[in-house]
Parts: sequence; C-alpha cells; structure tokens
Amino acid sequence: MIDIKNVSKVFKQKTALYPLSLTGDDGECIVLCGGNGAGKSTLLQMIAGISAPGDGTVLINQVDIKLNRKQYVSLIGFMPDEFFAQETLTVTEFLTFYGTFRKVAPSRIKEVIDILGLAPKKDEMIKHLSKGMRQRLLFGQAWLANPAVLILDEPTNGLDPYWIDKFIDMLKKIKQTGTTVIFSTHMMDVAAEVADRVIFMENGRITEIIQNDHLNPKQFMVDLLGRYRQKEE
Ligand SMILES: Nc1ncnc2c1ncn2[C@@H]1O[C@H](COP(=O)(O)OP(=O)(O)OP(=O)(O)O)[C@@H](O)[C@H]1O
Repeated sequence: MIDIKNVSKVFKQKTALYPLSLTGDDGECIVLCGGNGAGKSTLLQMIAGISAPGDGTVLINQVDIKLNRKQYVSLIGFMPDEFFAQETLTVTEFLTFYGTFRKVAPSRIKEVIDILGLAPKKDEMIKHLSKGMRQRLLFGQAWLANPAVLILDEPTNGLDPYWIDKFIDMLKKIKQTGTTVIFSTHMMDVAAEVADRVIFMENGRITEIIQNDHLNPKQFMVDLLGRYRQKEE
C-alpha cells in the first residue's frame, strides 16, 4: 500500500506539486489524469523514490525511503515515461540486468518476455524495437519482480489497440494479486476499465477524485468523460 503524506515539490521558483496527501490500498488501482504539466510525473517519480519530496513523506507498506531505501526499492516497480537504458542491450540482457538486482529467476524473465509478446525480439537490441515494443519492455522491467506497488508513467503511450486491451487485462490480473497500481494516462477508456479511483490534477493540485463503485461501469465512463471535457474547455 501507498501512504503519501503532505508531499510537495518546488523546482527552482516553480511549484510542481502543492502539499498533497493520498493513500492506495492493496489491490487498488489509482489513475492520474490531467493536462501537460499538471504534476503527474512529478508525483509518480516521488512515489518511485527517484525524486525526493521537498516536504512530506511517502510510505510503501509503512516503509519510509529515508529510513530504509533498500527495502523501499524492493517493494516497488517503476515504468518511466521515457526509455532510460543502454539501447545496445538486447531485450533479454536488459531484463536480466534488472532481474539480477531483484533476484528474479530466469524462468520469470522468460515468462515476462512471452506474456509481453517479445519472444520473437528477445535477442534484438533495444535500439531496433518499435515505440510500442519499448513500452512493453519498460512495463516488463517494472513488473518483473511482482512488486507490492506498480508505478507507471503513461504506460499505454505508443501501444496499438491490441496491446492496450492486453495491458488492461494484465492490470486487472495484477490487481487481483494484491499489488497496488498507480499510473498516469490521457486515455479515459483505459482509466474507465481498470481504475478504482481516478484523480484529476491541474497545476500541481488534485482538483477532483472520482471513485469507481463498480456498480455502473457506463456511468463511471460518462463521469470521467464529462470531467475530462470540462477540463478541456
Ligand atoms: N526537473 C524539472 N525541473 C524544472 N521543472 C520541472 C522539472 N520536472 C518537472 N518540472 C515542472 O513541473 C511541472 C509538472 O511537470 P510534470 O512533468 O510532473 O507534469 P505532467 O502532469 O507529468 O505532464 P505531462 O502530461 O506533460 O507529462 C511542470 O510545470 C514542469 O515544467
């Protein structure tokens, strides 16, 4: 579970996040929505421990990164919005590299490659992969060790409709294992399918939270689209 208490972030003079608190339960999926510069990536990077909050704390399963970084990092998986690795590594080498830190068995690496449809590309260098394949690989890296909390920055960017549907199915299964999932997206249909809660952000603040009661999926979609269009106007 995630417990965010009063975190804020200022870059030089620019406030990227005003003090914000949020919790995410085991098995819950939280989706962050909002326009460019709303603060979604800043918040996700703070939960991932990549960017330190100016103020406040983030706890994962009660662990504070400032007190036990090693344990904190072992509890999370993070998919950034851009590729960050040496692109001359092959698909298998890249996942093996990350798997080594997390003591992931080779059989699990193979399983993730298969599930993500990357088996035909397993010996291909990352630089030769399409955008969608890179996205799947980045997702695989985050999910590899079955973390307690999965943090994904715009995971469906560049995915074709087939892989968007697969991604939605995967997240539904991952939630059932008790993993807390938090991700950002501009795709309301993806949010409507998997979110238990959708958090709208604007200029570094939470502006609205829409809870999914799972009783009326159509109404949830209507509520999300209504809120999204309101923001666009
Ligand atoms: N490293 C940085 N240095 C300075 N300002 C930054 C930095 N990272 C983010 N910001 C600023 O913080 C604000 C929030 O940015 P952030 O990337 O979190 O938004 P976002 O909601 O993820 O946007 P997008 O949908 O475009 O990815 C923006 O005004 C951005 O310019």
